[in-house]
Amino acid sequence: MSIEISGLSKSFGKKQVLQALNLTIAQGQCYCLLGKNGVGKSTFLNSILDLIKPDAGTIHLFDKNYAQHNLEIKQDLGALCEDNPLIEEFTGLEYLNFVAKLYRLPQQEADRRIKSLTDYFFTETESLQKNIAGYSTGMKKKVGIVAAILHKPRVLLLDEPFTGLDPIAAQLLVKLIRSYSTPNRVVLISSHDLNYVERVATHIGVLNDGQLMYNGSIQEFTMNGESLIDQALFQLLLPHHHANDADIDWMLS
Ligand SMILES: Nc1ncnc2c1ncn2[C@@H]1O[C@H](COP(=O)(O)OP(=O)(O)OP(=O)(O)O)[C@@H](O)[C@H]1O
Repeated sequence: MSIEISGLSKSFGKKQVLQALNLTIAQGQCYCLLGKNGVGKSTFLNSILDLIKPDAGTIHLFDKNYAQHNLEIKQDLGALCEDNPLIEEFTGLEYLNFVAKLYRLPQQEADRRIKSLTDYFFTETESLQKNIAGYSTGMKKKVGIVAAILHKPRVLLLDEPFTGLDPIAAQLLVKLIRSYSTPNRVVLISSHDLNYVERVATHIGVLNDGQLMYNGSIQEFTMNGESLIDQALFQLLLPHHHANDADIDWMLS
Protein backbone atom coordinates (compact mmCIF):
# COMPACT_ATOMS: atom_id res chain seq x y z
CA MET A 1 0.00 0.00 0.00
CA SER A 2 1.36 3.42 -0.79
CA ILE A 3 -0.78 5.72 1.37
CA GLU A 4 -2.22 4.56 4.67
CA ILE A 5 -4.12 6.99 6.82
CA SER A 6 -5.61 6.02 10.11
CA GLY A 7 -7.74 8.00 12.55
CA LEU A 8 -6.87 11.37 11.01
CA SER A 9 -8.56 14.25 12.84
CA LYS A 10 -8.18 17.99 12.48
CA SER A 11 -10.11 20.90 13.94
CA PHE A 12 -9.77 24.62 13.38
CA GLY A 13 -11.09 26.24 16.55
CA LYS A 14 -14.45 24.63 17.26
CA LYS A 15 -14.85 23.40 13.69
CA GLN A 16 -13.97 19.73 13.34
CA VAL A 17 -12.95 19.31 9.71
CA LEU A 18 -11.61 15.73 9.68
CA GLN A 19 -12.96 13.16 12.12
CA ALA A 20 -10.96 9.99 12.62
CA LEU A 21 -10.67 9.50 8.88
CA ASN A 22 -9.25 6.21 7.57
CA LEU A 23 -8.09 5.67 4.01
CA THR A 24 -5.77 3.31 2.18
CA ILE A 25 -4.71 4.04 -1.38
CA ALA A 26 -2.86 1.34 -3.27
CA GLN A 27 -0.15 1.81 -5.87
CA GLY A 28 -1.47 2.24 -9.36
CA GLN A 29 -4.55 4.14 -8.24
CA CYS A 30 -5.54 7.60 -9.35
CA TYR A 31 -7.71 8.55 -6.39
CA CYS A 32 -9.93 11.61 -6.79
CA LEU A 33 -11.29 13.30 -3.71
CA LEU A 34 -14.61 15.07 -4.18
CA GLY A 35 -16.80 17.06 -1.85
CA LYS A 36 -18.54 20.36 -1.32
CA ASN A 37 -16.67 23.62 -0.77
CA GLY A 38 -15.09 23.85 2.65
CA VAL A 39 -15.54 20.18 3.49
CA GLY A 40 -11.83 19.64 4.15
CA LYS A 41 -10.25 18.32 0.95
CA SER A 42 -7.28 20.71 1.07
CA THR A 43 -6.93 20.15 4.81
CA PHE A 44 -6.67 16.43 4.10
CA LEU A 45 -4.11 16.86 1.31
CA ASN A 46 -2.10 19.38 3.32
CA SER A 47 -2.01 16.92 6.25
CA ILE A 48 -0.52 14.27 3.95
CA LEU A 49 2.02 16.87 2.82
CA ASP A 50 2.91 17.65 6.45
CA LEU A 51 1.91 21.28 5.89
CA ILE A 52 -0.81 20.92 8.53
CA LYS A 53 -0.28 19.10 11.80
CA PRO A 54 -3.24 16.81 12.47
CA ASP A 55 -4.70 16.67 15.99
CA ALA A 56 -4.66 12.87 15.89
CA GLY A 57 -4.00 9.98 13.55
CA THR A 58 -1.17 8.45 11.59
CA ILE A 59 -0.03 8.84 8.00
CA HIS A 60 2.23 6.32 6.29
CA LEU A 61 3.59 6.69 2.79
CA PHE A 62 5.20 3.54 1.47
CA ASP A 63 5.30 2.22 5.05
CA LYS A 64 7.19 5.27 6.33
CA ASN A 65 5.98 8.01 8.65
CA TYR A 66 7.09 11.61 8.99
CA ALA A 67 8.37 11.21 12.53
CA GLN A 68 11.08 8.77 11.44
CA HIS A 69 11.59 9.35 7.72
CA ASN A 70 10.69 12.97 7.06
CA LEU A 71 13.20 13.65 4.27
CA GLU A 72 12.74 10.29 2.52
CA ILE A 73 8.98 10.80 2.41
CA LYS A 74 9.31 14.32 1.05
CA GLN A 75 11.64 13.12 -1.71
CA ASP A 76 8.93 10.67 -2.73
CA LEU A 77 6.22 13.35 -2.85
CA GLY A 78 5.33 15.86 -5.52
CA ALA A 79 2.55 18.36 -4.96
CA LEU A 80 0.53 21.13 -6.45
CA CYS A 81 -1.07 23.04 -3.58
CA GLU A 82 -4.31 24.93 -4.03
CA ASP A 83 -2.67 28.34 -3.53
CA ASN A 84 0.24 27.26 -5.78
CA PRO A 85 3.02 29.27 -4.16
CA LEU A 86 5.82 30.05 -6.64
CA ILE A 87 8.74 32.47 -6.49
CA GLU A 88 7.28 35.31 -8.51
CA GLU A 89 10.58 37.18 -9.01
CA PHE A 90 11.96 34.20 -10.94
CA THR A 91 11.22 33.46 -14.56
CA GLY A 92 9.36 30.19 -15.14
CA LEU A 93 12.58 28.52 -16.31
CA GLU A 94 14.58 29.84 -13.34
CA TYR A 95 11.94 28.50 -10.97
CA LEU A 96 11.86 25.04 -12.57
CA ASN A 97 15.68 24.89 -12.49
CA PHE A 98 15.58 25.91 -8.84
CA VAL A 99 13.13 23.07 -8.05
CA ALA A 100 15.30 20.60 -10.01
CA LYS A 101 18.29 21.67 -7.91
CA LEU A 102 16.33 21.17 -4.68
CA TYR A 103 15.79 17.56 -5.76
CA ARG A 104 19.45 17.30 -6.81
CA LEU A 105 18.68 16.35 -10.40
CA PRO A 106 21.84 16.33 -12.55
CA GLN A 107 21.79 19.45 -14.76
CA GLN A 108 21.58 17.54 -18.05
CA GLU A 109 18.66 15.46 -16.80
CA ALA A 110 16.97 18.56 -15.36
CA ASP A 111 17.31 20.35 -18.73
CA ARG A 112 15.86 17.33 -20.54
CA ARG A 113 12.86 17.01 -18.24
CA ILE A 114 12.14 20.74 -18.12
CA LYS A 115 12.32 21.02 -21.91
CA SER A 116 10.08 18.04 -22.56
CA LEU A 117 7.44 19.05 -20.01
CA THR A 118 7.38 22.72 -21.00
CA ASP A 119 7.28 21.84 -24.72
CA TYR A 120 4.35 19.57 -23.88
CA PHE A 121 2.40 22.08 -21.83
CA PHE A 122 3.28 25.56 -23.07
CA THR A 123 2.39 26.59 -26.61
CA GLU A 124 4.52 29.73 -26.19
CA THR A 125 7.66 28.67 -24.38
CA GLU A 126 9.10 32.23 -24.69
CA SER A 127 6.82 33.22 -21.80
CA LEU A 128 8.94 31.00 -19.56
CA GLN A 129 11.75 33.56 -19.94
CA LYS A 130 9.57 36.21 -18.24
CA ASN A 131 9.00 36.75 -14.54
CA ILE A 132 6.27 34.60 -13.00
CA ALA A 133 4.73 37.74 -11.45
CA GLY A 134 3.34 38.62 -14.90
CA TYR A 135 1.84 35.18 -15.59
CA SER A 136 -1.87 34.44 -15.83
CA THR A 137 -3.44 32.05 -13.29
CA GLY A 138 -3.37 29.20 -15.82
CA MET A 139 0.30 29.77 -16.69
CA LYS A 140 1.21 29.74 -13.00
CA LYS A 141 -0.74 26.54 -12.58
CA LYS A 142 1.14 24.89 -15.46
CA VAL A 143 4.48 25.88 -13.89
CA GLY A 144 3.27 24.45 -10.55
CA ILE A 145 2.28 21.16 -12.20
CA VAL A 146 5.59 20.80 -14.04
CA ALA A 147 7.46 21.57 -10.79
CA ALA A 148 5.48 18.86 -8.97
CA ILE A 149 6.36 16.16 -11.52
CA LEU A 150 9.97 17.05 -12.32
CA HIS A 151 11.59 14.65 -9.84
CA LYS A 152 9.22 11.76 -10.76
CA PRO A 153 7.70 11.34 -7.29
CA ARG A 154 6.09 8.05 -6.37
CA VAL A 155 3.21 9.98 -4.78
CA LEU A 156 1.74 12.89 -6.73
CA LEU A 157 -0.79 15.13 -4.98
CA LEU A 158 -2.70 17.66 -7.04
CA ASP A 159 -5.09 20.08 -5.37
CA GLU A 160 -7.52 21.50 -7.93
CA PRO A 161 -5.18 20.91 -10.88
CA PHE A 162 -7.75 21.68 -13.59
CA THR A 163 -9.04 24.97 -12.17
CA GLY A 164 -7.86 27.91 -14.25
CA LEU A 165 -6.53 25.81 -17.13
CA ASP A 166 -7.88 26.39 -20.61
CA PRO A 167 -9.57 23.36 -22.23
CA ILE A 168 -6.45 22.55 -24.27
CA ALA A 169 -4.17 22.58 -21.24
CA ALA A 170 -6.74 20.63 -19.20
CA GLN A 171 -6.92 17.96 -21.89
CA LEU A 172 -3.11 17.78 -21.98
CA LEU A 173 -3.13 17.41 -18.20
CA VAL A 174 -5.61 14.52 -18.44
CA LYS A 175 -3.19 12.73 -20.78
CA LEU A 176 -0.25 13.55 -18.54
CA ILE A 177 -1.97 12.21 -15.40
CA ARG A 178 -2.99 9.03 -17.21
CA SER A 179 0.57 8.46 -18.38
CA TYR A 180 1.92 9.25 -14.95
CA SER A 181 -0.38 6.75 -13.17
CA THR A 182 1.84 3.70 -13.52
CA PRO A 183 1.42 0.63 -11.26
CA ASN A 184 4.26 1.69 -8.94
CA ARG A 185 2.93 5.21 -8.28
CA VAL A 186 -0.11 6.81 -6.74
CA VAL A 187 -1.86 9.99 -7.79
CA LEU A 188 -4.21 11.76 -5.40
CA ILE A 189 -6.31 14.61 -6.74
CA SER A 190 -8.83 16.97 -5.19
CA SER A 191 -11.11 18.45 -7.81
CA HIS A 192 -14.53 19.89 -8.60
CA ASP A 193 -14.02 19.39 -12.35
CA LEU A 194 -15.96 16.18 -12.74
CA ASN A 195 -15.59 16.00 -16.52
CA TYR A 196 -11.86 15.66 -16.06
CA VAL A 197 -12.10 13.55 -12.91
CA GLU A 198 -14.13 11.04 -14.89
CA ARG A 199 -11.29 10.72 -17.39
CA VAL A 200 -8.47 10.15 -14.92
CA ALA A 201 -9.89 8.54 -11.77
CA THR A 202 -9.63 4.87 -10.95
CA HIS A 203 -11.05 5.50 -7.48
CA ILE A 204 -13.29 8.12 -5.89
CA GLY A 205 -13.54 9.41 -2.35
CA VAL A 206 -16.36 11.69 -1.26
CA LEU A 207 -15.61 13.69 1.85
CA ASN A 208 -18.53 14.84 3.98
CA ASP A 209 -18.82 15.73 7.67
CA GLY A 210 -15.20 14.85 8.29
CA GLN A 211 -15.54 11.30 6.95
CA LEU A 212 -15.41 9.53 3.63
CA MET A 213 -19.01 9.08 2.65
CA TYR A 214 -17.93 7.04 -0.37
CA ASN A 215 -14.62 5.29 -0.97
CA GLY A 216 -14.35 2.89 -3.88
CA SER A 217 -13.85 2.42 -7.57
CA ILE A 218 -15.21 4.87 -10.12
CA GLN A 219 -17.08 2.02 -11.78
CA GLU A 220 -18.99 1.31 -8.59
CA PHE A 221 -19.57 5.05 -8.05
CA THR A 222 -21.19 5.48 -11.46
CA MET A 223 -22.83 2.04 -11.35
CA ASN A 224 -20.75 0.91 -14.30
CA GLY A 225 -21.49 4.05 -16.24
CA GLU A 226 -25.25 3.91 -15.73
CA SER A 227 -25.09 7.18 -13.86
CA LEU A 228 -23.07 10.26 -14.82
CA ILE A 229 -20.46 11.16 -12.23
CA ASP A 230 -22.07 14.53 -11.42
CA GLN A 231 -25.47 12.87 -10.97
CA ALA A 232 -23.95 10.18 -8.75
CA LEU A 233 -22.33 12.85 -6.58
CA PHE A 234 -25.52 14.91 -6.39
CA GLN A 235 -27.55 11.84 -5.40
CA LEU A 236 -25.05 10.95 -2.71
CA LEU A 237 -24.78 14.42 -1.17
CA LEU A 238 -28.32 15.73 -1.70
CA PRO A 239 -30.58 12.67 -2.12
CA HIS A 240 -33.74 14.51 -1.05
CA HIS A 241 -33.18 17.71 -2.95
CA HIS A 242 -35.74 18.30 -5.66
CA ALA A 243 -34.95 21.55 -7.40
CA ASN A 244 -38.23 23.24 -8.09
CA ASP A 245 -38.30 26.05 -10.62
CA ALA A 246 -41.11 27.65 -8.61
CA ASP A 247 -38.60 28.30 -5.81
CA ILE A 248 -36.60 30.59 -8.05
CA ASP A 249 -39.33 31.93 -10.31
CA TRP A 250 -38.87 35.43 -8.85
CA MET A 251 -35.80 35.62 -11.11
CA LEU A 252 -37.79 35.12 -14.27
CA SER A 253 -40.00 38.17 -14.19
N1 LIG B 1 -5.78 27.71 8.51
C1 LIG B 1 -7.09 27.64 8.77
N2 LIG B 1 -7.62 28.29 9.83
C2 LIG B 1 -8.93 28.21 10.11
N3 LIG B 1 -9.83 27.51 9.39
C3 LIG B 1 -9.36 26.86 8.32
C4 LIG B 1 -7.98 26.88 7.94
N4 LIG B 1 -7.82 26.12 6.84
C5 LIG B 1 -9.04 25.65 6.52
N5 LIG B 1 -9.97 26.10 7.41
C6 LIG B 1 -11.39 25.76 7.41
O1 LIG B 1 -11.49 24.35 7.31
C7 LIG B 1 -12.58 24.00 6.46
C8 LIG B 1 -12.08 23.12 5.34
O2 LIG B 1 -11.31 23.89 4.45
P1 LIG B 1 -10.61 23.26 3.18
O3 LIG B 1 -9.88 24.36 2.48
O4 LIG B 1 -9.85 22.08 3.59
O5 LIG B 1 -11.87 22.78 2.33
P2 LIG B 1 -11.97 22.29 0.81
O6 LIG B 1 -12.84 21.09 0.82
O7 LIG B 1 -10.63 22.17 0.22
O8 LIG B 1 -12.76 23.51 0.16
P3 LIG B 1 -12.84 24.05 -1.37
O9 LIG B 1 -13.53 22.98 -2.17
O10 LIG B 1 -13.69 25.28 -1.24
O11 LIG B 1 -11.44 24.33 -1.83
C9 LIG B 1 -13.23 25.30 6.00
O12 LIG B 1 -14.31 25.59 6.84
C10 LIG B 1 -12.12 26.32 6.18
O13 LIG B 1 -12.66 27.58 6.45
